[in-house]
Order: sequence, then structure tokens, then C-alpha cells
Amino acid sequence: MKKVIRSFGYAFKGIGYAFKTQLNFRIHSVATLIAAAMGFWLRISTAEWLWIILCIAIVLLTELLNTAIETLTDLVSPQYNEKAGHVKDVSAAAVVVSAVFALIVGMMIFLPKLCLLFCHAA
Ligand SMILES: Nc1ncnc2c1ncn2[C@@H]1O[C@H](COP(=O)(O)OP(=O)(O)OP(=O)(O)O)[C@@H](O)[C@H]1O
Repeated sequence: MKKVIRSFGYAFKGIGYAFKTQLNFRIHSVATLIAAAMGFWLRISTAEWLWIILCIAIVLLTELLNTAIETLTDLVSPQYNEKAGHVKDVSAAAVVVSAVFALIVGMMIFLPKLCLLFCHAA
């Protein structure tokens, strides 16, 4: 049991490291809070919550993996190396793909509800 608790500690240390060192991770954390707040505010359905939670998980996961890959690349190739550059570029591309996916899903869920709300108010 102690080992499991220690593993969680390491995982939280990793999240802390990503949060401290990566501006993008902080931006995506704020976006997560905004999406969750909008979900409660606009009373989205259970199915919609599942999509939003999936998006949050995918974006934060890719951001964490990107941080790990970047850190490892800096460790094994501190000098300029074309392949190291490709590794970082591909890893960054994975984050962009997940963020675009999340943006599209977020727009499909929130935009019609926001439109309905503000069209009614106007
Ligand atoms: N060792 C290297 N060799 C070749 N190209 C590199 C190397 N390190 C970085 N690059 C290039 O510079 C780009 C930016 O690298 P950098 O490590 O600054 O990534 P970043 O996404 O800006 O990281 P951070 O979020 O930590 O600022 C990479 O995507 C890659 O194209």
C-alpha cells in the first residue's frame, strides 16, 4: 500500500513539474477549469460531460507526454541534432492535434447553447 501511495506522489510531482515549467500546460489547465465551469453553468447532459472529460484527459495527457519527451530529448541531445528537432516537433504536433480536437468538440457542445441563451436574451 505504501508503494502505491509513493507512486501517486511521484505522479503528482510530475504534474507539478509540468505545471511549473510548461506555459502550455498552465494554459490548458485554465482551459479545463473554464470548460468545467461552462459545463455546470450551461447544464450540459451526461453524454456531453463525457465528451468534455475525454477532451480534457486527451489534452492534458498529450501535454504531459510532450513535456516528458522534450525533457528526455534535452537530456540525450543537449546539442543541436536534426533528429532531436524532429522528435520535439512531432511531439508538439500531437498536442496541437489534441487541442484542435478539444476545440471542435467544445464549440459543438457550447456554441449552440450560448447562442440559444444570448439570442433569447436579446
Ligand atoms: N536539440 C535540438 N536539436 C534540434 N532542434 C531542436 C533541439 N531542441 C529544440 N529544437 C527545435 O526547437 C523547437 C523548440 O524547442 P524547445 O525545446 O524550445 O520546445 P518548446 O516547445 O518551445 O519547449 P518549452 O515548452 O519547454 O519552451 C523544437 O520543436 C525543435 O524544432
